[in-house]
Amino acid sequence: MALGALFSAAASTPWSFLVYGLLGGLLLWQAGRLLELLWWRPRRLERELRAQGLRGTSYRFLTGDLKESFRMNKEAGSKPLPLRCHDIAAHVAPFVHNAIREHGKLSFSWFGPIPKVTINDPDLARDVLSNKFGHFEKPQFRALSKLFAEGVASHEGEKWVKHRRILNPAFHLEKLKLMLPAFSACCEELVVRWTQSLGSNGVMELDVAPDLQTLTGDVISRTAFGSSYLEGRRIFELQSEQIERLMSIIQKFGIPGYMYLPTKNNRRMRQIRTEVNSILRGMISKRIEAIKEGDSTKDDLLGLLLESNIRHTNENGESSMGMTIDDVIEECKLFYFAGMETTSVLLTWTMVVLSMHPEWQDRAREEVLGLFGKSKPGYDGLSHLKIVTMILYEVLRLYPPATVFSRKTYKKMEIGGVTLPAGVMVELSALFIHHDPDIWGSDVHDFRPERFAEGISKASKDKLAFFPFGWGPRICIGQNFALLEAKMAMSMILQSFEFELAPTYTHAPHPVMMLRPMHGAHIKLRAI
Ligand code: HEM
Repeated sequence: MALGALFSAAASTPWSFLVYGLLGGLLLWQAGRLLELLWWRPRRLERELRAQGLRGTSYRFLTGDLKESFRMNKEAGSKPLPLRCHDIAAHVAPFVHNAIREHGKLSFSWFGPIPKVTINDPDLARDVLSNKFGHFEKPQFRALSKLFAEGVASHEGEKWVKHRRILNPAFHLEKLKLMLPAFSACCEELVVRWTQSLGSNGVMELDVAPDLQTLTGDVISRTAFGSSYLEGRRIFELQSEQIERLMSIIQKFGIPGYMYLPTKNNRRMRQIRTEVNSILRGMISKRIEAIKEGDSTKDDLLGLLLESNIRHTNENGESSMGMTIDDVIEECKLFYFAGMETTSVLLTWTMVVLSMHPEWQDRAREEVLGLFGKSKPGYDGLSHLKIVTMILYEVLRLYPPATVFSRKTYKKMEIGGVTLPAGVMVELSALFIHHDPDIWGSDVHDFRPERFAEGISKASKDKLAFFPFGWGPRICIGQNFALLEAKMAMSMILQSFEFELAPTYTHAPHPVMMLRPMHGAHIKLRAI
C-alpha cells in the first residue's frame, strides 16, 4: 500500500523520471553483472584457454558440467564392480575419466560458471602442490570447514605459517611414541569387542566400516585429550553426526552450498557446533589452569599443542603471540575431521583388500607374529614391519582416501605453459595419477605390494607419483600418526583374526568426501 502510494506520488511529480530512471538503471546494472558472471566471463575464459592449446568441455549456462558429472556419478554408482577388481578410477570419477580420454591429462571443465583445470600429470601436480608457480588458495576446504573445523587446513598465508609452526612439533615422531599406549588401548578394545561378539563356532559376519570409524575416533579422543578422553568421546560422537549430516547434503545436492539455509538439518548442525565448542572450551581452560599450576600432561596432542603454543616464536626467533583459545578449539576439531575418516577408510580398504588377497593376508600375519608373537606391538617392532607397510602403501595407491586435492588461483598464474586468470579452480587427482599405466606399468590395476619393496621412490617408473597425503608445504601433518595407527591396528587384528569377504559384500568404491565402500565392508571374521 505504502509503496504504491510512494510510486503514485513519484509518478505525479517531476522527480518521477529520475526515480524510475535510477531504478531501471540499477536493475540493468545488476542484470549486466549477472550476465557477465554467468555467461560473458566463462565464454571469454573458455576462448582464452582454448587459444593456449588447452582442451576441454564447452561452457553450459549456469550449471556448467555439474549436471552431467552428477548424472554420470549416479549411473556408475548403480553398477557395482566385479569382486577383486581394482580398476576403479572410471567407476569412482567417470566424468574425469572421460575428460582424460577425450582431452588429455591436462584439460578444463566447468564447476558451474567457474572453470576447473584438472591436472593428471604427476610432475605438474607436484609443482603445483610445491607452490612452484606461486601460492594458491584452498577455498573449498574453507567453505566445508565452516561448521567443522576452521583449523590450519583452511588457513592461508601468515596465519597458516604460524599455526603449522605450532602444530608441527606435536606430530613429531618422537612425540608420537608417547601416544603409542593410547593407540594400543583403543585397538585392544576393538579386538576384545569383536572377540566377544563371535558366534559359538568362533565366526561372525559384520560391516567393519563403522567399528573402524569408532576405533579411529577413539584414538583421536585418547591421543588428543589423554585422561579426559571420555569427554573427547562425546566430541567424537557429535563430530561423527556432523559429518553424516554433511555427507547427506553432498549426496543429495552434489555441493555443500545448501548448508547455509535455515533448515532443520542445518539448525541441528549449528547446535552441534555450539556443543562441541563448549565442551572443548571447558577442557582447554582446565588444562591451561593445570599448566599454570605446574601440573601439565605433555603426552597428549592438546598438552603438546598448548606447550608448543606457549613456546611459540616468530620467524626471527622472537617470542610472539601464539594461538587464541578459539584457534586451539578449531585445531582440536580439525584432528577429528582430518584424521578420523581418512584413517578409518584406509583400515577399511586394507581389510577388504586383504580379504580379496588371502596370500598377502597370510604373509602380513606371518610377519606380525614373527615380530610380536601374541604380545602388544611396540614402537621399534612397528617400524620394522616391511610387508605390512608395503600393503598399506599399495592400498593407499589403489584406494586413496582423499581422491582429489583442490586449489584456486587468486591472481594470474602460469602453470605448465598455460596462463590461468584469477578465479580458476585447479584440481589434482591422486586417484587417476595412482591408476595411470604410463606411470605404474601395465600391472597398474593389480594389487602388487611388492612394487613398494624398495621404497616409494622406486615404486613407479622413473616418476615420483604417490600422493595419498598430498605433497609440498601443505602435505598432511598427520601422515606419521596415521601410518603408526594403521600399523598398530592391522597388527592387532591380524594377531587375533583371519578374515574373508562376506557373501553380502558388494564392491562399489564411492567418493563422498572420502573414498568409501558404498554398501559397507561386510567381512567374515574367524578367531585364530
Ligand atoms: C590415512 C590417513 C590420512 C590421509 C590419507 C590424509 C590425507 C591428507 C591430505 C591429502 C592432505 C592435504 C590436502 C591438500 O593438500 O589439499 C591432508 C592434510 C591434513 N591432514 Fe591428513 N590425512 C590422513 C590422516 C590425518 C591425521 C591422522 C591427521 C591428524 C590427526 C591429519 C591432519 C591433517 C591436517 C591438519 C592437514 C592440513 C595441513 C595443512 O593444510 O597444512 N591427517 N591430509
